[in-house]
Amino acid sequence: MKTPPAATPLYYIGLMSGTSLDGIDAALIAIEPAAPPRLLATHAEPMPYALHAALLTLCHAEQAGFAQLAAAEDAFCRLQALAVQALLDQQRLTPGNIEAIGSHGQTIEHAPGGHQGGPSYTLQLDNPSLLAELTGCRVVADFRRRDLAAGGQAAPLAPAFHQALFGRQSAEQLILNLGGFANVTWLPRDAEQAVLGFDTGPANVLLDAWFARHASKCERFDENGAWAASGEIDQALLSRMLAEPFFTQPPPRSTGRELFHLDWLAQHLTGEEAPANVQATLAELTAISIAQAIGQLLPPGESLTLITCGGGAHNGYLMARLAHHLPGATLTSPAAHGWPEDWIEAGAFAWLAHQRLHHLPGNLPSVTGARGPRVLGGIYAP
Ligand SMILES: Nc1ncnc2c1ncn2[C@@H]1O[C@H](COP(=O)(O)OP(=O)(O)OP(=O)(O)O)[C@@H](O)[C@H]1O
Ligand SMILES: CC(=O)N[C@H]1[C@@H]2OC[C@@H](O2)[C@@H](O)[C@@H]1O[C@H](C)C(=O)O
Repeated sequence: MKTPPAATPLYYIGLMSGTSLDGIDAALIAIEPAAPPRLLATHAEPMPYALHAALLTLCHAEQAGFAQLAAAEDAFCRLQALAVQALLDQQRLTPGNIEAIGSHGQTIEHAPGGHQGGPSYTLQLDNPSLLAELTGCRVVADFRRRDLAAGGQAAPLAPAFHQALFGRQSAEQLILNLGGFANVTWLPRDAEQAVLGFDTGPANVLLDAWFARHASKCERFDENGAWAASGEIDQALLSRMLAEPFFTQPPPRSTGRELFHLDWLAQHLTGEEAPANVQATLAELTAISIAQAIGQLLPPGESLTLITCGGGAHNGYLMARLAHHLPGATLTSPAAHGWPEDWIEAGAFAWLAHQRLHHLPGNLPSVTGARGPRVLGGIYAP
């Protein structure tokens, strides 16, 4: 006899720790048939400074020691377990109420084109076995590598979730994630047209790094872009940075800290620039590279709704520069759909766990360039 479909909503927890290394976002979502995923509760577990520093070192280490990697992975996993427990306690739930945790892990390196002629790889620190032990929940993890194995970029993965969440509307919709890196998703109104999406380049990663080096050793970021707003845009520096080939590379494309880091920035500096002017120019680089990417997707002047998510949506200066370069766009928040901007990515990995358990594809070949739709991730029983 066939098992009847569950009458009650299915609960999943998504765990995302992005390229900004600011903490672990945990989102509890509900999935019901024929309805978009609902966000029920959230918890942000801040990254302790020592772990932030250890992960940052690993992101840039040519040869990370295995013991150092294992220690960071262990600390990271224990922080994930704390985030899950906080969410369960907050909602008075038990592990038995949760279908699965979707764990993204911490990206340490992303090289979909390989390194110096070597094989493609994308590396997320993650220990789903330990997470299953610590939480008592089923865990789904390793979402990116199946797409990579099928010839894809393994990123961005969020566009499939954006489609599930926002659906196809009577107007074109663009979703912009402003995390450490920025990625866009285009949801055409014509349901026959494929969803497109790709990484546009750095969003906050260089802003955070330059701010930490020159403006503050205590604050993690330039609140509301106030420091950037105090500077002047250096057009010569901007042109040199925009000449980076990544910005004109056709999709599918994705990027990470391997390309955009402080040494990359240093290559473009003369040494004469005032630090605040560099910050203003980095914000401009983010805004212009996004506007150019959107220009690749839509003809100029086309009116569009841009749903902005990720931490950069709280940077008033960055948002103002974006609005300046996208005069036809109406910038909106996903909060109108019941999803505040900071929780889309964690929600995406909860949804991807559901896709995995139900043997449904998690990638969009039109986005990642994979040879076909693939069921993503592996399952770790509680
Ligand atoms: N109030 C604010 N003012 C300015 N910037 C902010 C503010 N709040 C968050 N940010 C920026 O957003 C960043 C965090 O964004 P988010 O959490 O979306 O990144 P992430 O999850 O690491 O990203 P990714 O999508 O690359 O994986 C911070 O490091 C900071 O640069
Ligand atoms: C390899 C990796 O971790 N990439 C991240 C990063 O952060 C933003 C952008 O670069 C995006 O491509 C991706 O994350 C989101 C969740 C994604 O896959 O859609």
